[in-house]
Amino acid sequence: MSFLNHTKIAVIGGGSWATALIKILCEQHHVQIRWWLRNQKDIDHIRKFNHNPSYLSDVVLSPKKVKVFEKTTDAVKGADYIILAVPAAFIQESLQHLSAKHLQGKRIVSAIKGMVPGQNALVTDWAADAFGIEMKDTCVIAGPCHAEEVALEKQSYLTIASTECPAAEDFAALMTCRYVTANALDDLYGVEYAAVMKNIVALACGITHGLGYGDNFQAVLVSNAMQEIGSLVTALDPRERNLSSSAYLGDLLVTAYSQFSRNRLFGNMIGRGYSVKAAQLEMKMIAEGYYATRSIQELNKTYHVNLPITNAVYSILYEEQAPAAVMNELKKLLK
Ligand SMILES: NC(=O)c1ccc[n+]([C@@H]2O[C@H](COP(=O)([O-])OP(=O)(O)OC[C@H]3O[C@@H](n4cnc5c(N)ncnc54)[C@H](OP(=O)(O)O)[C@@H]3O)[C@@H](O)[C@H]2O)c1
Ligand SMILES: O=P(O)(O)OC[C@H](O)CO
Repeated sequence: MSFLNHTKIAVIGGGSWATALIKILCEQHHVQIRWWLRNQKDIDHIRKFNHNPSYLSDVVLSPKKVKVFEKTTDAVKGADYIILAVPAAFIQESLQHLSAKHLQGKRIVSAIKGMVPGQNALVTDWAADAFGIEMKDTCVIAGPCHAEEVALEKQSYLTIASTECPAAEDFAALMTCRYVTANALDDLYGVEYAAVMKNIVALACGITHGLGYGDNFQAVLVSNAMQEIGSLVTALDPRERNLSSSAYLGDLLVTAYSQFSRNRLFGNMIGRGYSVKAAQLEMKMIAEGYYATRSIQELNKTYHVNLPITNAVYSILYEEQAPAAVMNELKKLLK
């Protein structure tokens, strides 16, 4: 079989979302996947048994379509698209061996819902800056979608957001299959910031749940959170957008309520009395919201948006304030 006319997609990251995205891409006939992950044991296992032993291990990946690489420089060779799917905190380390020349002429797709710590930058902005990528060649994968449900082939919707729709539409077609519908949208920044914020809200939901608050309170928290997300996104990138659509509200809801949410689980442990360190050790996966809380807090020093939920989570995670006392104060600010 000739692979000349296949779309070649490099995937950077070995966690649950990278694995789920590869499963979706494997549904396409004309796609070749070039997968980089850092863990040599996982690489050897995937080569031998065609599944990722550490994340979504039930998902079988077609060896005809998926090739695994030890080096990012090899994985990106000849790729049309490069999907970034490591937690934001590790993106700089993961791409350290790549330079602008390796990524020239390729489209960059961020599947990351987080900000680059220290720089407090969106991943797309950071990548554009670090590798000289034009914004028209960048898009993000967003929407309410948990990797675990992709593995189970549960009906899911994704939003592919870009500053220009043609790029997003091309990629949305690649991400659409029997159980996934992907739609294009031209709101790169709004979607990316909202996805960062919903993780912080999920931490708050988890914390309050862990403290014993019920569904009644959670509904108030989530509706106030939507206003908080709207205020911040509008301050950072003012334009018209429908915040009740699935890329914004939908993503918030799935994170706030799903049994699969990493951020909610992390928050829940904090609410039940775990320290941040203990919760990180207990949870094998990464809660992006932990890092995002600090980035948004620092970014907001410039914008001064009223962010009571983010402030509350920040004081619990970074200032060692007692969750019960902080949520007691937050309670007074919600309507
Ligand atoms: N999971 C979802 O349902 C989902 C959905 C939409 C978006 N996302 C986004 O996708 C991104 C990736 O999340 P994920 O859910 O795939 O993560 P995950 O399942 O928690 O996996 C964590 C990944 O990070 C790697 N990692 C951990 N510590 C590291 C370090 N110090 N340096 C470098 N890599 C390290 C792990 O590698 P090892 O296994 O080798 O430790 C693993 O590949 C996040 O931005 C997340 O918000 C996730
Ligand atoms: O719900 P979380 O915290 O696992 O985040 C995963 C995705 O962002 C859901 O769309």
